[in-house]
Amino acid sequence: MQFAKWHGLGNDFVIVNGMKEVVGDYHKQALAVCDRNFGIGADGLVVLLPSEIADFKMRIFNSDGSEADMCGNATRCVARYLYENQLTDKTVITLDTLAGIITPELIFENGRLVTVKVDMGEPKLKRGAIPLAGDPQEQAINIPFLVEGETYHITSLSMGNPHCIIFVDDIRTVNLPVIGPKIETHILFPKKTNVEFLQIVDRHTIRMRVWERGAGITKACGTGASAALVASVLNGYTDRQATVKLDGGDLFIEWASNNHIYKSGPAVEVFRGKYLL
Ligand SMILES: N[C@@H](CCC[C@H](N)C(=O)O)C(=O)O
Repeated sequence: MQFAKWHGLGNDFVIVNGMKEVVGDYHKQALAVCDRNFGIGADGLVVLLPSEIADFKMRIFNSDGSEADMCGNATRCVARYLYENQLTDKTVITLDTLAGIITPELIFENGRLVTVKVDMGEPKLKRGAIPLAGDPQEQAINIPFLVEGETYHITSLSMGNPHCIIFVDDIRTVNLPVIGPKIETHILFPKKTNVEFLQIVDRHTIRMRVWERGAGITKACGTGASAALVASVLNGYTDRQATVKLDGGDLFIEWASNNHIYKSGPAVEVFRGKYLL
């Protein structure tokens, strides 16, 4: 199987052109290729396929083999991968994902690619859409949430995938490997959740650490950074444009007046090769 390894701020993916390669059982392959000792090593496996409703279909599998609805960082990598491998000559590309059509745009300055911007669509705030247990029509903004005897205040929303956000004074003090999986698998999130801890620096700057559903601690999460801005605006902490500072680098996020979230950041190829199935 031919593959390429890419990352967006250190959130890394094995990308396979499923229009050329027969990948087999995607779930099993994700587990195998993402293994950092016995495989290529990545946070996720991305398979590109033909689509009847968009330019391409993007399927994304977490390193534990589960399928995710959407992935912001992979979207940027895929856009550049498609363009640089001449699979498209478009600079605005539509991707058919389980979360709907997502539109990345390659931005050039003086002929050089400087960033990939993604229209991430609209955030979904109702509990039923996240999904989070409780009244499906209600929102979950700064609500008490009990985890093994300790109460946290969470804001939860969907960016096509579920996110649970907690504001803290200092993200360095959070014991993410312990608390992350407890919230990820909490019974009130029937499809599990991604977990983000945020520290507000000022009205345009947020620090964030993430525990991803199905992948654990990662260096960055694009849907998570988007959810972080939405949660920060809803709680009155930031304006509608902010830089989200992650372990792997910075993402610029905007909640525009059309209610869509726009996310800008880099996409980098690491290497390519052949993987023996
Ligand atoms: N890293 C991603 C999100 C990947 C999917 C996530 N783990 C899930 O299961 O929802 C991003 O950049 O958005």
